[in-house]
Amino acid sequence: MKFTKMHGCGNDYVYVNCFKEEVKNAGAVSRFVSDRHFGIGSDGLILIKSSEVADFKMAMYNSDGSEGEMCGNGIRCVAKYVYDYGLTDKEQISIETKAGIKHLELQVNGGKVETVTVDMGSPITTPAEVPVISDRDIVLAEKITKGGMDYEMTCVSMGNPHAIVFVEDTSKVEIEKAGPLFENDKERFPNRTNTEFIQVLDRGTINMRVWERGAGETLACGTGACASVYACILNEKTDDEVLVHLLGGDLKIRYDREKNHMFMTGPATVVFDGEIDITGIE
Ligand SMILES: N[C@@H](CCC[C@H](N)C(=O)O)C(=O)O
Repeated sequence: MKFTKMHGCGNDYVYVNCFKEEVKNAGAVSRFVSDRHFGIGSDGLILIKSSEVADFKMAMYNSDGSEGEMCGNGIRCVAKYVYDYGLTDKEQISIETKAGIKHLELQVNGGKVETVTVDMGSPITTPAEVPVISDRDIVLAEKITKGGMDYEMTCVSMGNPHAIVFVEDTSKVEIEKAGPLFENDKERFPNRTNTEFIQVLDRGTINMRVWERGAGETLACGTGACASVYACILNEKTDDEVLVHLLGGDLKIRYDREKNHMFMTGPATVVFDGEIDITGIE
């Protein structure tokens, strides 16, 4: 199987061009290629496909083999792949995902995509749609205790579920301990959850660490950055344009009130191209 390893702010995936390759058991292939010792090493697998309703379609799988609805860092890399590898010469493209069709603007320099702006759509807070179990209309600054720590949690979906909690200092978060307790609390989060730990620096800047559903701690999460900025706005902690510092780099997130859409701008990077034998995995 030919592949390209790419990352967005250190959130790395193995990308496969399904115009040329067929991947039969994507969940198992994702587990195999993601292994950082016995595979290629990644946070998961992203398949680039043809679409009947948009320019392209992407399917994303976490490193545990589960399928996610949407991937913010991944969709920027898909945009870079289709442009840099000659599948399109358009600088405005649409990509079908399990969370709907997303519209992207490619910022090209010297014939290659450097950064991408994505219209990430409307943030969703209705508990049943996140999904999070609650009697209220919105889970906003709700008290929750995990591993003996008290948090205030806000829940937002960007097509995939996010629980956002505010902390004093992201460098002190015991994420390996806290992350799985949120992720696997099936009584609160029937589809599991991604969890963002947010330190507000000022009204335009935050630090974020993320524990991703199906992947553990990653260096960045685009949907998580959008969900977190919306949670900051709802909790009156930031303005509408926020620079999000992640372990692997920065993302610019903007909330457009008129459209009620989140916009994300960030880099997309090719690491290397390769070929791997997946005989027996499918
Ligand atoms: N890293 C991604 C999100 C990937 C999916 C997530 N783990 C899930 O299962 O929802 C991003 O950049 O948005």
